[in-house]
Amino acid sequence: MTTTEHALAIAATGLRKAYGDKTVLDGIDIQVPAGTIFSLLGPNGAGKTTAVNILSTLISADAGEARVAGHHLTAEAQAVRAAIGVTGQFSAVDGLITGEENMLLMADLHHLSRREGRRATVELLERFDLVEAAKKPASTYSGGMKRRLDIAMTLVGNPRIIFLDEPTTGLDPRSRHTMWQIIRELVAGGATVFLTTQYLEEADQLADRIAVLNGGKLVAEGSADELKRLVPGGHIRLRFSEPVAYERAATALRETTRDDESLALQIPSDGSQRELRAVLDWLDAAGIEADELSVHTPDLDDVFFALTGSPVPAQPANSVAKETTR
Ligand SMILES: Nc1ncnc2c1ncn2[C@@H]1O[C@H](COP(=O)(O)OP(=O)(O)OP(=O)(O)O)[C@@H](O)[C@H]1O
Repeated sequence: MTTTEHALAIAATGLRKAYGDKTVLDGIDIQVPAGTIFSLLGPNGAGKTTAVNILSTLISADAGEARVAGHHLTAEAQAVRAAIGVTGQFSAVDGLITGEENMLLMADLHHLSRREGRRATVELLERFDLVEAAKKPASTYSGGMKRRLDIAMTLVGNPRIIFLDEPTTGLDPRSRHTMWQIIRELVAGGATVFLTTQYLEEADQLADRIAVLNGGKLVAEGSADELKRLVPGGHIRLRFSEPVAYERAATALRETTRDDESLALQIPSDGSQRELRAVLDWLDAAGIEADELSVHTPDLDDVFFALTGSPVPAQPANSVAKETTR
């Protein structure tokens, strides 16, 4: 194995997959350095699960090449499987048996000895705060507990690369934060995490690198900061209640974008005090009064909107509301 293969936990080029005449992945390249969190971000149906399924050997690609943990995806599928863990959108947890039994079953599947299986079960149940619930049927667990058990089961084989497919979809904010902590700890422990999510905030919080999947292609890739720099989304927004004032401001101010329906104008701005003052001075001088003024600095929502043309999926309830001008 070369040094490069060591450094890259996942290296894929030209992955393609179509179902009938629907192209889901249209030749995507992915490189994930070992020990980092990579997030594949995309709206519903973008093909995130398809990418995970291919990279975890569950389905085969129509074209493309990939190495996972240094092993060739198809020629060395067994070695790939031994190195990875996958937690999918559909839980592997069996509700009829207890959390502990689920773990022991997993240990059996990994051919651990009874002793090793017990040791892993005890350690993981403790780590995921499931000791008290261990002897209860998993069907009685909350959504967050089930998700934690699912990940604990994934870790039984001690995988170096962990695929988490939308691990926090449907969880309440508290469970989401617990899950984020778990993911950070996995990486601190040396694992590589391939995470899919529809939540920008999640990618922003966790990922070293983010790739945005849309229309079968990766439309952007970089750190959260690099992606934010892609869009000049900063602007000052003025809203009027008087159509006359709105029209006067719209004609007089240069470079504005009009929103005739809500009588609002957007003026590109770097968010600096100087620019804000210039706009205010100009309004004063022209005797125009805006009913509302807000300053908007670009965030990942803007990137997502600019790249995919679709609005950002709703964040779960209770997450911090963000000022948005769309
Ligand atoms: N076995 C299949 N047969 C036919 N079409 C499929 C199959 N699996 C997935 N698709 C289609 O491929 C597209 C991508 O699906 P995929 O599950 O990869 O998306 P996703 O980004 O994970 O979305 P979600 O967030 O909804 O899970 C969808 O339009 C889906 O309907």
